[in-house]
Amino acid sequence: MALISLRQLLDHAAEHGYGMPAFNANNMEQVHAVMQAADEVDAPVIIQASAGARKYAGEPFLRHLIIAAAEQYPHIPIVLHQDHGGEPAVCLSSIQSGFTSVMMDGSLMPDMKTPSTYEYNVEVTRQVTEMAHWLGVSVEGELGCLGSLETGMAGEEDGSGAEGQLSHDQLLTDPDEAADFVKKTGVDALAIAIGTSHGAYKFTRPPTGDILAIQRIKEIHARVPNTHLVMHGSSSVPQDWLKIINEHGGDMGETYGVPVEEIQEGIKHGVRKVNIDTDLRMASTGAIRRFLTENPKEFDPRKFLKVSTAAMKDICKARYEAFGCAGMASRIKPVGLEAMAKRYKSGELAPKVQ
Ligand SMILES: O=C(CO)COP(=O)(O)O
Ligand SMILES: O=C[C@H](O)COP(=O)(O)O
Ligand SMILES: [Zn+2]
Ligand SMILES: [Zn+2]
Repeated sequence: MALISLRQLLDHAAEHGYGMPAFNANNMEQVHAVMQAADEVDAPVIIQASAGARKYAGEPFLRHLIIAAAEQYPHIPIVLHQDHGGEPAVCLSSIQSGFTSVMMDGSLMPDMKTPSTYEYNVEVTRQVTEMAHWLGVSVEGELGCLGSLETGMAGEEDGSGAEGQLSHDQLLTDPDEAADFVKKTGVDALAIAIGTSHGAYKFTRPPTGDILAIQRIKEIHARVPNTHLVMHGSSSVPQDWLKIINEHGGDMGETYGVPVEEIQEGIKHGVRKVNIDTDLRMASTGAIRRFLTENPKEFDPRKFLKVSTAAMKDICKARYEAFGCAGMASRIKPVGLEAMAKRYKSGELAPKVQ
């Protein structure tokens, strides 16, 4: 099966009322985990790569890992999405590399630290969307800055995150502004800020409505009903893996993530893409720490990488099932990017704004 566009997959998700986890991948083990889980439950796949992933693996390696996944699992539709593009040039080079979807994150300046103006965000996102749609490639924009409603700070361990303290206005996407942004840019998907942040340290206590504004999703969805909402920073920070890491030489502090039930609530109200990176990092680290502690004589990396892959796979599978996309892969008939480009040109995919 060829790679498909994010727009095709999320339109299918909206039609059938499910959500899609989008897993970050940097190496073969992560791709294996995401694909093995999808294969077991017949789920479609979104694999996303950040600028950091490209730097880590190298562009050709990253590209060929996905080609390998598509070849080994010909029956699973795969979206190859670029996470947090800091400027239009990054998005265009990903498109050149074969990505079927890009995120233009204009909520921050190209340094990925300084919050931008609304006008700047509209302009760069509009430019990328116009060009990407000529090629049938999908675009995700971001409005509002990810960060904690408890502290006003963005996530710690992340390549993209605002520096300094953010105000409540910056931390919560405004529904009126979202409507205007979608109308002016034509994005297919919109990342919104509702109190989540990147990395493991999201909440100091299990989140309640004052620090995780799930209610906002309904208000935004009502204004832009055919634009797919995206939740970033949506790892659940599994407490069992946190414990295993700390019991085997790790030193992570007390912290809580986004509960799966809250994400399910979001999916009921227009969230279609849920970004998850930290959970796989934690499962991988915990599994490797435990394996090496319990098998001190072992020195074959395949042994500990195998348990790492299995641990990540379990999380992927649980998310596919919880978000309702299990069983959906075989129900998708791939539409090529050229056909998608024609659909954009005809206007049938234009955003509806209320
Ligand atoms: O949003 C993310 C990638 O864009 C990842 O979020 P987590 O750090 O919660 O996994
Ligand atoms: O949003 C960011 C993802 O968690 C990717 O992180 P990264 O930039 O370290 O690859
Ligand atoms: Zn990030
Ligand atoms: Zn993100």
